[in-house]
Amino acid sequence: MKLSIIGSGYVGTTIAACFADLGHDVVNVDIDEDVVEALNDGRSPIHEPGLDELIEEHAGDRLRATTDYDAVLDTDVTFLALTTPSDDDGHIDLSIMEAATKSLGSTLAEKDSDHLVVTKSTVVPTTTEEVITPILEEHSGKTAGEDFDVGMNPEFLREGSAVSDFLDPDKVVLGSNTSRGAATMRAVFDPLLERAPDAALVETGIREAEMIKYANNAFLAAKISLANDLANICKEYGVDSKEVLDAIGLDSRIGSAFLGAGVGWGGSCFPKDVAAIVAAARDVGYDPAMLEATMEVNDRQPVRMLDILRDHVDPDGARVAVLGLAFKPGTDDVRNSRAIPLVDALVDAGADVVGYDPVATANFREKFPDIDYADSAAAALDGADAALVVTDWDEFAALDDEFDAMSEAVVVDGRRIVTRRDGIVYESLV
Ligand SMILES: NC(=O)c1ccc[n+]([C@@H]2O[C@H](COP(=O)([O-])OP(=O)(O)OC[C@H]3O[C@@H](n4cnc5c(N)ncnc54)[C@H](O)[C@@H]3O)[C@@H](O)[C@H]2O)c1
Ligand SMILES: O=c1ccn([C@@H]2O[C@H](COP(=O)(O)OP(=O)(O)O[C@H]3O[C@H](CO)[C@@H](O)[C@H](O)[C@H]3O)[C@@H](O)[C@H]2O)c(=O)[nH]1
Repeated sequence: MKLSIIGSGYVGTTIAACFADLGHDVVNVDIDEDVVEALNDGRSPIHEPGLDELIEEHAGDRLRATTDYDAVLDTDVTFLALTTPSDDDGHIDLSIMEAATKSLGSTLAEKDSDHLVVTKSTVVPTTTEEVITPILEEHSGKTAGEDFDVGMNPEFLREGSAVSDFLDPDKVVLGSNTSRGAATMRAVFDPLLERAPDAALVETGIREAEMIKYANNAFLAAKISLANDLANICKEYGVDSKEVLDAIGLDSRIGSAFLGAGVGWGGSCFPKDVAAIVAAARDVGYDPAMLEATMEVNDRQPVRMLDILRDHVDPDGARVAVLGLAFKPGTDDVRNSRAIPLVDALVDAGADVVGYDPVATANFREKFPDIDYADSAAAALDGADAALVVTDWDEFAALDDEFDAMSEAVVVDGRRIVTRRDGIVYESLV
């Protein structure tokens, strides 16, 4: 089939390359000329394992990119993969989505045949029906359900494993309100379901598909926050939280995934999506107590980590090494990294902060240009009074003699990965 994808960021680029690999003809439409040029040159505009190879293989053949919305006219289906950031009170900001939808609607005015528009972005329930569809109707002069169909297909890929998550998913969720739209979406995903026969297919309504995405992320974030709450209790009682969480994870009703206690969850999705569904719930008069607590526990973990540090070292004037700046290992993404509130608080307290990350230093430096950066964990530890371990990179688990070069060897481990050894004052957050 012929597919167009509006927005070629993290999601748009990954799904474009994967759809091309599945045999579809794909065109990406993006306003960023650098992104378009990279794709047409066979290069990935984002860092993601396996993506370069797919783009190199299909660019110029089944995959191309353009800034011109008219490319949509020669396709059967358009995916909207635009960013949906948080505004100040947690609601999603739809302005980028709306601008792109207007351009798409005006373009579709020129189209003679059926078309299917699929929301790929994460949007709160009713957005596709009550915001996107009316914009498409107004700007195309056409009627949804007659001249074109709309659908919703949430994306569950994770940064660092985006290609394999997309090509080998646990489930594919297709939301539709018309049988013609449902059939077209099914045809788009048939090659994927053939390649990944164990994937479950969930065919549902549009607003259910929208809510499944939030429920998925909210559940995972809540699971981590519950693990953190339990681990904090363990810490107060001198109970080993890892042994407790590993044990409960053996219960198949609980499962071991996302029970990793520590300094909490960050990234471009969990914080934004939990805040958005909480704000949306309040809008309709519901107080989502569990999800509010999920956010509160997450906000408290960095504060607890600094309290533990203060038990040993006064941060004012102390040299503090922050090990790990990315929001999780395997990525250079620092959006909502737990290192951000920690470094903010350390700087406020008068600490002399030195940060180290294997790949995320350049991105972190944009937010914190005035702290020091080291080019190895050993260099960051050299002469430091204390170290905070924030991201669970494997190389931090292997640190050993490097701690000997610290001035006061106080290590507060926010991910429970450093091995206790003689010669350091080791405190785990959980
Ligand atoms: N990043 C993830 O891991 C992930 C995973 C699942 C779902 N999501 C959701 O997918 C959506 C997209 O997220 P993302 O991380 O890919 O965003 P992104 O910011 O990486 O990419 C958005 C792209 O849209 C382009 N763009 C902006 N305005 C445009 C316009 N008018 N016309 C055409 N292109 C335009 C930008 O240039 C950019 O390349 C969000 O709703 C997000 O919550 C993200
Ligand atoms: O046991 C755990 C697992 C994760 N985390 C933290 O949780 C955050 C998110 O991690 P992860 O889910 O691996 O990364 P994302 O790439 O943000 O992926 C999430 O967000 C995406 C965007 O919505 C979804 O598509 C994915 O399904 C969902 O896992 C990171 O800060 C991790 O350090 C923990 O603290 N403990």
